[in-house]
Amino acid sequence: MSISSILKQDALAYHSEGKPGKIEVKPTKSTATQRDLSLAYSPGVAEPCLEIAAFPEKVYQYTAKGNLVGVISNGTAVLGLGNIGPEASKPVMEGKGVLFKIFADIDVFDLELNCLEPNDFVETVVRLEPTFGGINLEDIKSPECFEIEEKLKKRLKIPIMHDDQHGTAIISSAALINALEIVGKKINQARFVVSGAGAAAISCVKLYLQLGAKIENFLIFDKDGLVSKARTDLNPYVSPLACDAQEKRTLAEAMKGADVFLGLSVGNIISPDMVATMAKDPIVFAMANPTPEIGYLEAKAVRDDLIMATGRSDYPNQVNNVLGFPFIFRGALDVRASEINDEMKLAAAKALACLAKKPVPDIVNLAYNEKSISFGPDYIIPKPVDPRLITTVSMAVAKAAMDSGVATVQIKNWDEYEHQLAKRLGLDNQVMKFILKRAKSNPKRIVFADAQNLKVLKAVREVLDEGIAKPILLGNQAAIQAICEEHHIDLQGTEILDFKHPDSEPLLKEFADLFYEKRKRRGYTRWEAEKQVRKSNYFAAMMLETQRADGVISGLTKNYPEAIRPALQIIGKKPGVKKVAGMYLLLSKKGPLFFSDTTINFQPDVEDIVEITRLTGEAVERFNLQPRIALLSYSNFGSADGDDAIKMREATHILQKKYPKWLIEGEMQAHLAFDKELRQQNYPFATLGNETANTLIFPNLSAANIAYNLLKEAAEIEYIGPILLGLRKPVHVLQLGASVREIINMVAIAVVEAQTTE
Ligand SMILES: NC(=O)C1=CN([C@@H]2O[C@H](COP(=O)(O)OP(=O)(O)OC[C@H]3O[C@@H](n4cnc5c(N)ncnc54)[C@H](OP(=O)(O)O)[C@@H]3O)[C@@H](O)[C@H]2O)C=CC1
Ligand SMILES: CC(=O)C(=O)O
Ligand SMILES: [Mg+2]
Repeated sequence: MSISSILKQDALAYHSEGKPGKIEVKPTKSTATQRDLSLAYSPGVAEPCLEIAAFPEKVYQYTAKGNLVGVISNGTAVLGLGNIGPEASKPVMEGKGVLFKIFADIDVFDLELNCLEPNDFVETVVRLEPTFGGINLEDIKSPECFEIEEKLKKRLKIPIMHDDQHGTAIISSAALINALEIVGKKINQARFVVSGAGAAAISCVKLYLQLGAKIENFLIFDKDGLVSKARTDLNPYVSPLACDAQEKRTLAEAMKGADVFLGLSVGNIISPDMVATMAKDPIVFAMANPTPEIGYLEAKAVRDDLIMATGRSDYPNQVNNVLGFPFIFRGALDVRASEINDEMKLAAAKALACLAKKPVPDIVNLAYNEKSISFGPDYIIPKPVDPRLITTVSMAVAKAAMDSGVATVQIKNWDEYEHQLAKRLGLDNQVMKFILKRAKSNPKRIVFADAQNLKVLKAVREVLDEGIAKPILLGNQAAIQAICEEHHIDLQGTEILDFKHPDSEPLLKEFADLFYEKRKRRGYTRWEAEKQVRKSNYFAAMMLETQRADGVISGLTKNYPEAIRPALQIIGKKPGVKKVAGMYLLLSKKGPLFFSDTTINFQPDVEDIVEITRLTGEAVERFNLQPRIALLSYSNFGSADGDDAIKMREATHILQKKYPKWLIEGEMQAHLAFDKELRQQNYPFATLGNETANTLIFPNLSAANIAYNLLKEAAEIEYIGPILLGLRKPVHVLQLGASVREIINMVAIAVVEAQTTE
């Protein structure tokens, strides 16, 4: 089966499974009681109707209008697929709706109009104005798209943008600014070749001209060849950009010596030979979707000095309007802008270009499975999953709207606005999203030691649905089935292993022999060994040890030391590990925070702290994050001399020498781990420098345990753990009271660990 046929099947299955399509409408208010329904609909609904009738602006207060964007197309230029019609464009428009929602929390109605005539299109959209807070025109072919947008801009009082024109121009401008900076070329001297003279291409060229590019340095091609003044077939939007050249020049000839190639046409029309003839340090943006004008690998193969971008997510430098439209509309909606003007577009482009030069947050490295993405030829533009996009771009756009006088609502408190924007995305949840994604990429066999439990079974169902792991359930088959029947849980596709059933005797005997071998010089008789492996936690650990499973999730328990004993006795520590430890991952608004040791070592000494820190740092690296470690105490860098302060200070000195690749600092009070300004003012020597810590090491179990429990209860921070560190293979013990979601998260962690310990 070829890769493309697998992708085709996957894509079709993705769209058709469950509810067909990718998006649904959900109520935002309670509808649980009769009273709720009377408020949501008749008679209560009459009150907001009357308020809005009296004061039309109140439509923003009492309805979803202010957060609702219409994504409207007629299907005439759908991606690079051409004029495939309104129905066929619907998957793309639903897709835009999904991106609006996940990246900027904007709700979308996608509307696919059976309408080719520009005036009819305009009249239809004008009539829809009362419904929407903004209009995103999409995949409408040129030149009709220009006329449609121009007319609508004049007629509507809500922000409207043709995404293929302006979204693309904004994103590619940001990428161009940075790419030119990297190769040290000036935009006013750069020679451009453009393939495509449609919506996207024309708008990009116009914005590049505003940025300083010279029209005489452009050679633009459409289906009929070079766009030159000699041609009589050009539409009025293209003809001002036509070049003077009289002779017929081919695309291949034009590419010779060009500094920049911009592709916004169709796939596979540029050959590697053409790229080979470009000037030194060439820039190629092959942005046709889904197939670029030239593939990333083909182009890179012929030039070492090439900066290459495509519209796709599977290679570096994705120059795609997804980086713009969610955040541009977010900013425009939040200040109720009457339009999206040039000032707002330029502000977005500049904000994007600047953002690419800033250190990349952990979460982005994690998403792309990279250690440290940084500004350079392979990273000229932020990644779409960058959580800073919503704050950076939306705030820049909102500010530009206010400064240019098109905002009808003013933002007064920018800190509060920034906080609101971050909250919209629930940024705290992103790390888990990526761990789940990684688990799904290579699901492993996870044995559940205590499967006769409703929460565990519910979690198993979700694990199966999401493809996170291949669960093996230990427990009594009849008892498990009874729970499932009572609660309508379908466990089809799961292996249930009734280890107390007579059929399991041979396995039990094998496990007893192995356990006896491992522990016979630690006081166990053969009889005792057999007794132990008949307990579910021991049996599960034996499955892991004998490669019948890749990870263990032990039962919900309050007796943690007892629950981890089988793991210690059977799996044992990794070579070179002196102590095992427990770590919690807290999904805070500041990003992921790792706390250690929260579960095992009561009163660690200096050596133990060094070992706990090493294990924790290595675990953080397994999440693909760079550990930034703070050793915590009540004292700052020698300001007090109590036992714990001295211990953490000594451990810091040892760790800094032993692990120079990590940022390690201590001893310090917890707030200094985060307040980098205060730290830099008072302790400029501290190795954390301009960074906040993401890994906190506590002086003893009480401190660590109290800290994470306080945060999770008082600050309602979601957490994952305890994650057991130092064992040869993944075994995790669920805390009593763990929710279904927490169980699923632990399963994902175990799967990712199993992937990395293969
Ligand atoms: N990465 C991104 O963010 C974005 C990418 N795009 C991509 O850009 C492309 C164009 O989209 P859009 O501008 O909206 O569509 P349009 O239909 O408005 O424009 C398409 C243009 O491509 C030209 N073209 C078609 N075939 C060729 C060819 N063989 N050689 C040279 N030019 C050709 C057309 O020429 P003619 O005028 O003669 O018909 C037309 O000028 C699509 O592939 C789309 O996916 C678009 C928006 C964003
Ligand atoms: C990305 C996009 O909008 C397009 O390819 O049409
Ligand atoms: Mg498009």
